[in-house]
Formats: sequence, C-alpha cells, structure tokens
Amino acid sequence: MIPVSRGRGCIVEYNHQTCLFFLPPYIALTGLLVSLEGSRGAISASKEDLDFLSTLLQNKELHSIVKLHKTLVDRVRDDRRCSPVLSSSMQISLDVLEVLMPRISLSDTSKQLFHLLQKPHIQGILCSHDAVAQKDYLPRLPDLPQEMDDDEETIKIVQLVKSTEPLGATIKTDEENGKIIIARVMHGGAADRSGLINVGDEVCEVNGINVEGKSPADVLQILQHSEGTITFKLIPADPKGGARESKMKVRAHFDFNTDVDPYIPCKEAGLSFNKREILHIVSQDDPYWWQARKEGDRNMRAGLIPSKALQERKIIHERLSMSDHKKKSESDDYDREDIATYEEVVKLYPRPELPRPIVLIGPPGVGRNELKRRIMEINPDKYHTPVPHTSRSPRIGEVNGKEYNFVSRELMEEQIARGEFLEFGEYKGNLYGTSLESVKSIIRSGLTCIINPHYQALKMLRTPDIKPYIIYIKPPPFDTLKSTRNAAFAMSTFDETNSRGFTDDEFNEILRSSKRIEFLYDHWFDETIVNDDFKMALEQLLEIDHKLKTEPLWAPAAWLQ
Ligand SMILES: Nc1ncnc2c1ncn2[C@@H]1O[C@H](COP(=O)(O)OP(=O)(O)OP(=O)(O)O)[C@@H](O)[C@H]1O
Repeated sequence: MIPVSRGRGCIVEYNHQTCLFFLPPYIALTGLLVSLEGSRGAISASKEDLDFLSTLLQNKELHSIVKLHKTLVDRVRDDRRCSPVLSSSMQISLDVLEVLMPRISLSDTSKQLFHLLQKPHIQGILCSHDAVAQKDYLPRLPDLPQEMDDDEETIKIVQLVKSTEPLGATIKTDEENGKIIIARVMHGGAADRSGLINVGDEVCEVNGINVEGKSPADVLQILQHSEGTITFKLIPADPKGGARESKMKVRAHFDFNTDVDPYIPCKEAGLSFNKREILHIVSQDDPYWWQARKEGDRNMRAGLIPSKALQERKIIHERLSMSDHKKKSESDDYDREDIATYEEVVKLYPRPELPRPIVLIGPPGVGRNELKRRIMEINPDKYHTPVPHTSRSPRIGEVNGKEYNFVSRELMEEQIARGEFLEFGEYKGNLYGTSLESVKSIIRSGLTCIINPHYQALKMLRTPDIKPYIIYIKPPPFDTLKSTRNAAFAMSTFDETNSRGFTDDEFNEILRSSKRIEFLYDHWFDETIVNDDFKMALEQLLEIDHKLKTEPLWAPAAWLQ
C-alpha cells in the first residue's frame, strides 16, 4: 500500500496499521519517506516506482515549497500579522524620490534606488498594496436586529455608526417607480468603505421608518435627526462589485465653486477647486459628475466635480451667449479652438542630462528680454539661448553661428514652409527667425535653454520632445507698471530706435495684450511671475529654475505616453 497524504493530516499504512499523524506537512514528508523505506518489501510496486517516490520525497525543492505553503497558511490565519503596516507606501516612495533627487550624484546606491523606485512595476506594486491596505472596514457595528422580513433574501440591513463624517452617498427618487434609491456612493466615504451600500440600492427603511412615498428631503431629515447607529433596510441593486478607483490625475483649467453652481445635484457632496489645482479623479462612472479628491488631501472622501463633457458644454454655452452680446470684433477672442477643462498630468522627474527649457511668455515690453539677459549674465555656463537665423549678409566682425546663423533667403523660406521655425519675421527686406532645431540642440547639449518667443510659438513648443516649462511674465497694474519703468528709465520697445521711455498708451497696450495672452494660453502656464520689482522677479525666476532641476513637477501625461 502506498502512503497517501490528505490535507494537513497524514495517513500512513504501515505494517497494516493505520496511523493518523497531524504533523506539519514537511515533517509528514519525512515520515512518509521513513515509512516507505521501512516497508519496501511489503509494498506491491515496482522498484522503479518506489525509487522514483523515494527521490521525490527527498527532493529539497518539494520540502521548500511545502514549508513555504505552511508559512503562508499560518500567516493568513493570523489576522494581526496580515494587517498592513501602512497604507501610503506610494506617497513614501515619492517622498524618498524627492529626498534622493539632489543626492543621486553622491553614490551609485542612491542612483540605483532612485531609478528603481521610478520603475512602473515597482510603482504598480506599491499602488496595489495601498489600494488593498486602504480598504477600511471600521467602525465595528453592533449585531444585526433579529427580526427579518419574510423575503429576507432580497433585503439587506446595513448599520453605520453616525459620526461627524458625512455618509458619502446621495439618494434620489427613481423616475420610474417613485422609490428612493442610492444615486451615488462617493469613493472613500463612509458608505463606500462599508462596502455595503451600492448605487441603485432601493432604500426601504431608515431607522425603522418606512420611506415609501417620502421625498429625498424627508429621508435626509430622518438621517439628520438620528443619533448613534443608522440602520438602513435596502433592496440591493444588481451586485456588480465595487467600481475600482481610477488613478487619473488632472490639472483643472477653471475654478469651480460648489456653493454657486446651479446644476450640482447635491451641494454638500461637491468639491470646490481653483484653476491649476491637481485633482485625483476617482470615478468617471457618471457622464456629468465625476468624483475627485484634491491631490495630497488627507480627507479620503471624494467630492463631485463637473465631468469634462459637462464643463465643455458650459464653456460653449457661455461663449455663444457672449458672442451674441458682443460685436464681432470684440468676440474674436472667444473663437479660440481650445476648450480648456482638465488636462491629465503626471509627475515629471528632472533629467540632468536633458534639462527642460524655460519659456518666458508675456506681452511685448513687459521685460522678458531683460530677465533672460540677466539670468544668462549671472550664469553664462548654465543658460543658453538659441542663435537666430537671418537671410541678411554678415556685417564686418559678425561670425556665423555667433550673432546669427547666416543662411540664404531660399533655404530659410523652404524651412519656414516646412514648419521648422518657431517664429520668424521680415525686417528691412531680410528674414529673421528662431528654428526649433536650435532649441533642441541646446537641450541635447545638457544646458538650460531659455527663450522668450512670441506667444503664438507656444503651440509648437509644447510637445513631448521639448517639454518646456512655461513661465508667464505678467505686468503689474498700470500705476506700478508706470512708476517702476519710469524710475528705471526703461526704454520703450515700441519705439524702433529704442531711445525714449514708454508712453501711457504703450503701458495700456502692454496690459491689453497681457489680458489676451492670459485668455488664450493661461491653461498652459506652469508658473506666473509678476514683473513689478525687477530684482524680485529675477530671484523668483532663479528659484523656479532650481525647482525645475531638483523636484518632480506635474506635466501633461501625454508627454510620457
Ligand atoms: N521690473 C522692471 N522694472 C523696471 N524696468 C523694467 C522692468 N522690467 C523690464 N524693464 C525695462 O523695460 C524695458 C523693456 O523690457 P524688455 O526689452 O525686456 O521687454 P520685452 O518683454 O522683451 O519686450 P519685447 O518683446 O518688445 O522686446 C527695458 O528697458 C527693461 O530694462
């Protein structure tokens, strides 16, 4: 008779006596081997089979697997050892990356760790760990009431302990049958964490009060007046399993105030935010109202925000009504193609070998050139600006590639037609321009490229192969603009000879043009510097550049795809 093992016990027929050992499986393996060797003569099997079995039972790998299995089984049994030590390993890894960033050049180990932590599969494991670890089943609830309806199979009774935290679910009247149903469950809220309340569940009773025929406002009143435990009697919707939380992060391109929004289905469930804030979209299940959290917000409950489609509709509607009220010339701006709502973003880590170029955008005359000139003067080995191209002939003393790249008019026209120039123009019969390739070659050289192109060049620059960091140089209000420029005897850039100060009309023109640039492009600005005090503006620019080289910063997700 060949020994057999069943489950964790082990039945061994040995000398026609049946013994039942409840031994750890790996010890049982040894027992089997002993019994096999001791009863070879009594077993009616070929020597070949017995040798095979004996070798198998001695196999080290088999012993290791059985041992591993036992360890896992023991751990799963022991609840305390299974609970996660933390649920924010992803955030910790990001913190570690930030700490490591300025130190990667110090040792190979920190460099290795820095690269390892950025690997998608490591981040994937950490994310999955946190998702599992964050499943919070607290608070512990009292026992369920004894009495149950006859049709108890279709009813579920959910008890939640009332706290200061909102329930995190909204209700509505079902249009077809007039019943109260769960309309939304906010991700991370108390209802969601309970895992017991789902969208579509029909509410029959709240704290023993039948809600049939009542309005959502009546039910809300019951909830507000209840103390301690809230008991819901629900008819479950089709159980489809909880929706998984999305990991999408977006930058908002508009302000949203839940208190003044006329369309939001439940103000209390809304999430107000400001333009440029980073939002973590946790659910897009509803076509009109997404659920989101603010990035870095410790409050785990998500709030309602308008979906991209809803916000686009709002913007189109606003533009149409504005253009109805304005003359054509005034409404031109509102024809801009971009309908900026949300942009998906990811954190972009600095790459010392490929520094991101700094692009200074602003109205002509605001001081971009002066800022660029001064930052290059302070650190000429670090910052470079592209050498422009021209079709004019070199003057005495001018060197090709230094003041200008001198090219023929035909070649420059061909390159312009192929879209290879960021910007170009004609002055006194000669073409001048900055090529995209000249920007790329500075990036490749490891230097920081700094440029101050016309704002129309932004579209061409904002691409994955350039990854620009766009800084908007904003003029201060009229009085400050005028007083700072006059005090510095600033030369007007509107005057071709550059030999006089700015006029009031020119200051107004700077402000007008800044409004237009903001309207058209402010969703692309990574940062804004108000150029009132020049020294402070320069300091801010240097700080931004330091941040750009040492910190992971949000950038369009499309750049990494
Ligand atoms: N904060 C400031 N305070 C005083 N003067 C300033 C300040 N910033 C710039 N200026 C002066 O304003 C003038 C115009 O600046 P600059 O040439 O840099 O403008 P710009 O934005 O490059 O305009 P353009 O694109 O038309 O050349 C210069 O004389 C500059 O020294």
